[in-house]
Amino acid sequence: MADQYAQAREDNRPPGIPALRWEEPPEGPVLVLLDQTRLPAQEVELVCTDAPALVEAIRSLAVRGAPLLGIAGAYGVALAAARGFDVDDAADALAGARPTAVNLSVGVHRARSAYHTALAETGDPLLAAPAALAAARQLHREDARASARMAEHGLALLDELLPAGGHRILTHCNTGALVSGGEGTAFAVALAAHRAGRLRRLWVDETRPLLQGARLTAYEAARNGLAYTLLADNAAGSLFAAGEVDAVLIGADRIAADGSVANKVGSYPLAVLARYHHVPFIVVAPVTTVDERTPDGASIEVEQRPGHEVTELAAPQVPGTGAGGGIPVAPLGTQAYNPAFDVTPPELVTAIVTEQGALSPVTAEGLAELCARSRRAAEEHGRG
Ligand SMILES: CSC[C@H]1O[C@H](OP(=O)(O)O)[C@H](O)[C@@H]1O
Repeated sequence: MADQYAQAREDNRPPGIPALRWEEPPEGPVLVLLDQTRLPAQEVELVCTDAPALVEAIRSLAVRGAPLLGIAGAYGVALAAARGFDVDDAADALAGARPTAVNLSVGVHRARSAYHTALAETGDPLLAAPAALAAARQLHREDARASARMAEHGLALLDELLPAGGHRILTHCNTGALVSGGEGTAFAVALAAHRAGRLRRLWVDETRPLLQGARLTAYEAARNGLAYTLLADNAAGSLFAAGEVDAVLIGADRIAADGSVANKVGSYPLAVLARYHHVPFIVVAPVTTVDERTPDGASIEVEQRPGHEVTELAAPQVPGTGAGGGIPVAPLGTQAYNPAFDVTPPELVTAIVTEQGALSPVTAEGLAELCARSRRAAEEHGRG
């Protein structure tokens, strides 16, 4: 397989790669996804023509990451509407594809509501279909703008909290352009620091078991020319102990009303390490990730994923012999505990950075005000 970094450099392609795009070929509209399960070795596109195909892509993490799941879910509703499928069946299937990232159901709801409003006005499903697409496109644009604002607010916070000079940032999982309509959440802050000449090192947790850090964050860091170093998740503690981490930057999949943060499994131990070593633990997420209807961390449904993701290594180029198609690393029949996320309590979170600014300390009252501010801004821009 050609080295896609070398190819990208030869092609002088921009570092950002579209994680998804809507296209309207003669045979009908499609949603084109960059299959993230094949990265970094292969840049393969998936063409979805209906909601079931997109549901499978979401479940397999071919498309992933909270903000992008919301955008994909909205486009999935638009795809069903445009192709004359049952919109409510499609919306229900998409919203239920993965339970933890609240953005998915938010995005699906946005497009479904727009469709039904237009259907009530027109009485014709095909005349109502463009409204769902318009809602998906607006969410896509809003997320790109939110990503840029989070990068600004996040870098300003790092500069406020940390000594002048280069910042050494540790990040977990993947939070770049592959999870966003723009350049991402936490990774977008690291990218902004890099462009400002203030990123001394990006420590990249490999993020077992699906290796989003090794496969995706390293891929995005390489394409953007960041100074990055990959590490096994269990090596993070020794970096803190050596004083090599100035701040932790992570994303979020759902933030409860009390400020509890659900994020990729392995985030909570980093929060404990950061507190013990007096290192800022910063969550970067758009306001769409805050779920005021979920009161606290115990109320967040944490997705439990198949055991084979732990007992086997998945390498698409090397088909394995395991039941999950991977290369077994544990005895056949080994049971595995595989929660996709964990929950960090608000008292361990130094700040939550959103497009509306940084919230610190993290309190229920502060979050409520942040959400109210976001609603007011949306109303002022004509999206109530
Ligand atoms: C900022 S959204 C990215 C978020 O989503 C990841 O989960 P997954 O790879 O399972 O979609 C992880 O929690 C990231 O922080």
